Amino acid sequence: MSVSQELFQQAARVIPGGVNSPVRACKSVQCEPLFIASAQGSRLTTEDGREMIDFVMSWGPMLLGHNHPEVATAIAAAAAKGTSFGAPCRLEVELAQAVVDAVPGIDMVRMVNSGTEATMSALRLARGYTGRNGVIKFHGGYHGHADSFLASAGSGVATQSIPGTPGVPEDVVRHTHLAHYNDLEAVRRIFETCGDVAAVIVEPVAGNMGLVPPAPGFLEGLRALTREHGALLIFDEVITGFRVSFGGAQAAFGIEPDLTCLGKIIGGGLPVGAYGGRREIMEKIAPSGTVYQAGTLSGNPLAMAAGLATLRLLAGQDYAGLAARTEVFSLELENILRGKGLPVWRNQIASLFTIFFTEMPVTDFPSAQKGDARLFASFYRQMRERGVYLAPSGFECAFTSFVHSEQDLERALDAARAARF
Ligand SMILES: Cc1ncc(COP(=O)(O)O)c(C=O)c1O
Ligand SMILES: N[C@H](C=O)CCC(=O)O
Repeated sequence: MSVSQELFQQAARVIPGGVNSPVRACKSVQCEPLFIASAQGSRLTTEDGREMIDFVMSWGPMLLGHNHPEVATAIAAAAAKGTSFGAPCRLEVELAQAVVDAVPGIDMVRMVNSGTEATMSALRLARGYTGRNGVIKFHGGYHGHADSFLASAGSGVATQSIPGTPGVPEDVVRHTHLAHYNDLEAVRRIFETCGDVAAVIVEPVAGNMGLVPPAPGFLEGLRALTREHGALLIFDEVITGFRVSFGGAQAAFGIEPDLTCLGKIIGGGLPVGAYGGRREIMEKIAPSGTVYQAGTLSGNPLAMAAGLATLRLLAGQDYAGLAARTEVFSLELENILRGKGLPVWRNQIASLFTIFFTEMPVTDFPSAQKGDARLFASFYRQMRERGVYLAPSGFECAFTSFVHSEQDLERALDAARAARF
């Protein structure tokens, strides 16, 4: 038995399902998780001492690679001064300023501890600001695990085909209206039939039904419709923030939302989320306003130091170069799989991509669900056997980073070349 298997058995006795977040369990690809002992750059080392090329990168945060020396030094320097104060500190002001400077739609920002907290708080703020209850979300969109968003959600909810979630009151989800991603008309119809919509929340580039780019005009249409109907537009940039471009998807597409949710990269690998937006809206949050939201560890100095070091390093990076490398790599991967007679559709933006095992264009959740789950599982397992670590679900994206070398990418392509179906 491998060390990972032993640890998983031990974990299953004390942690539900043996994992602290469901997708990690690798259930849908019919294998068990690998336990990771350490990570450096583009590589993970498992508890069994196997080195793997990582295309998950902690689900996005590690755009500079694992254990970047300057980020590690910043965390150590902060830790030497104390790990939590429960009081304001200089680093949180500096990170807030860096976020405000980089993200066009953010005049003010509040730090929290996860992406889930960011989206949950942004929705509460939108409700408090507009005096309405409804929220429009998209099938296959994932915004963390707060009650209002667990309707037709992507990521692990989609992977495990959980239809609705026990524990979420009907009374809560009745305020959640669903439309298909890229379907503006559906959003218009909801606005026409429901006068109570506080906000539309959207991943500006969907990343939790696999990667699905916005169709031309979709984000612009959402911006226009929300304005027309007095609702707020919330961009959930937990994945896309500081990844699709330094200023996020909103800078790349030139659309300013009213509120933006961030996470992952802004914590540099430590637990952080943030939500920000127009000053006039953000000032409604307590203590300047009356919409309550708080956190014992919010603005934690270690997390702020990691995030700040990460953003400072990212500011000088060649995003266009990484996008071009990711395009060439994912295209070659597509060609290799197609050459084996497999049905393949590839979506890619910046350093994000998904290979779907279907020939049909993937533009929304139903088309993503057409992907052949059996083929995906076989692909996943064969890549893993050959040292390539992918997300264990077809409803996730692959992440490249600034430290993936040509050699890493070539080794991953060789693994795909060797796969048999
Ligand atoms: C787009 C998006 N929003 C929100 C979340 C929730 O973030 P967290 O897992 O940090 O709670 C995630 C990831 O899980 C995400 O991908
Ligand atoms: N898709 C999720 C985040 O983006 C995966 C992370 C998780 O749920 O553990």
